[in-house]
Amino acid sequence: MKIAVIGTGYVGLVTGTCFAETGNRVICCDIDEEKIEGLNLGRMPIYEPGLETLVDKNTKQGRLRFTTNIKEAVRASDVIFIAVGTPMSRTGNADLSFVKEAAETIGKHLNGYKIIVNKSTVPVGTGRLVASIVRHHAKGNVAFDVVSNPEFLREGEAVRDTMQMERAVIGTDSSRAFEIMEEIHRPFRTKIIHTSIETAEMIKYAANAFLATKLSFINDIALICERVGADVDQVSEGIGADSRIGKSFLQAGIGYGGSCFPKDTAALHYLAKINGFDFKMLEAAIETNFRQREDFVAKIEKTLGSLEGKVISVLGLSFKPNTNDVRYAPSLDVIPMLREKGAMVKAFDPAAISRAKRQLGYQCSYTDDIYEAIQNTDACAILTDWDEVKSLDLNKVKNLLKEPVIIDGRNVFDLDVMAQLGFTYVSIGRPAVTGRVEMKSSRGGNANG
Ligand SMILES: NC(=O)c1ccc[n+]([C@@H]2O[C@H](COP(=O)([O-])OP(=O)(O)OC[C@H]3O[C@@H](n4cnc5c(N)ncnc54)[C@H](O)[C@@H]3O)[C@@H](O)[C@H]2O)c1
Ligand SMILES: O=c1ccn([C@@H]2O[C@H](COP(=O)(O)OP(=O)(O)O[C@H]3O[C@H](CO)[C@@H](O)[C@H](O)[C@H]3O)[C@@H](O)[C@H]2O)c(=O)[nH]1
Repeated sequence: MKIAVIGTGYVGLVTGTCFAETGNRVICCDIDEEKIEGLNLGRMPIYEPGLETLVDKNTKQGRLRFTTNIKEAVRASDVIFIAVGTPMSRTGNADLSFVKEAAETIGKHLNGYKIIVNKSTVPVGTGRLVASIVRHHAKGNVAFDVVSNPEFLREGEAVRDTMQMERAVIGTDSSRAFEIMEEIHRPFRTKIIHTSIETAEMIKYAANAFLATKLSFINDIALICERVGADVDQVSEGIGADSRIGKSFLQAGIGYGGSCFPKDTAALHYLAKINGFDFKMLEAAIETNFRQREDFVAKIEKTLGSLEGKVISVLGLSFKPNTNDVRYAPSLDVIPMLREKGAMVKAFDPAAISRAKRQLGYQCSYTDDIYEAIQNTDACAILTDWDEVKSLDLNKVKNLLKEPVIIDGRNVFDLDVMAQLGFTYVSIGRPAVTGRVEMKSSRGGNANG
């Protein structure tokens, strides 16, 4: 199959590359000249395990290429995937300007029957909108079909999530388009769910909103655990063993971030509102998520006392490990809050420094050496559970910190180990470990709960 992918970001680059890997001829295009130039020189624009090898292999074997010439890509392809960004607008709704622009470009260059597949996450009704834009710009009565094929990959696991996808949702009322989409997905040997365009669009939002709500639920349980002396990690294990609940997405922490959950929950909430439905449960999940950030900073303040003049090492800037993506990352909320309270911040991240710098600027210093970040700080705040954090030499950490204090937003360490080592260790939804050291706190109190 000849495939064009419009938008060579996380989704476009990964899906385009995986479609090439399964034997299709794929042209990935983008308006970002620097990105395309870099890819043509073998430079990856994103940090994604396993991707570089696949890109290298498929470009060398001639199945994958990169261009800014979208016109040529459209004309040369049978199936065109739209994988452009749909960021959050000021109202909370998805900003569809990139999707509309892509649809217009496709329409202008339509030169025969094509299947136009929307992979971007979009509000219900966008598939029909894309069809009308393409029709408006197409010359003559050229035929085409529009399909909604939402993407479920996770950053950091994107190649595996695509090559071993759990399901493919194909929303279309055209049997011709459905058969071709089925053919493209055959090598992935996955469950195909055939729906209308509207249902496919809703499946994507419902999936992300459900997962975000599950996280906010366990984060609320975590705060109750702190108040009643229970351990949320054990609660997660206990409830997750019930297959009706499932054990995934029950890791309590500092709250979700990333390019998807925050914007997709906001967009679904907006969609409900403009359709006359007050989606209270989702609104509460969104509020809980931000409260987790505030509560984390409150924990640091409660442990250290006034943060004025204190130096905090922040471990992790990306929204989760194995990605350099900082979109809606906890670090972007927490670091400004710490600064507001007068603290200085030394930030560590193995991959996301340059992206974080664009958002945070001079609000903190940056290093990719974790021990350098920790050295001579008053406390360590864990925001991302990178392997470098999980494998820290805790004896060394203890010696480097002014006082052995760790506030952990990801529940990385074992409570007994931290107690034995003499740390003051405050995590999420677990009993606080109070170290042997005298805290230099003005307000006193070493722990939460
Ligand atoms: N990132 C994820 O993990 C993920 C997973 C599932 C779904 N999604 C959804 O997929 C979509 C894309 O997300 P992403 O993270 O890949 O975005 P991204 O920002 O990483 O990439 C989007 C790319 O589209 C390009 N672009 C914008 N307008 C264009 C145009 N008119 N023509 C050609 N290229 C254009 C941009 O330059 C950019 O490179 C979004 O709707 C997102 O919600 C993302
Ligand atoms: O038990 C958990 C699981 C996740 N998270 C946090 O939740 C956020 C999202 O994590 P994850 O889902 O792994 O990352 P994304 O790459 O944002 O993927 C989500 O968003 C994508 C974009 O829509 C979807 O395609 C994926 O299916 C969906 O999982 C991150 O901040 C994680 O730290 C937790 O705090 N606890």
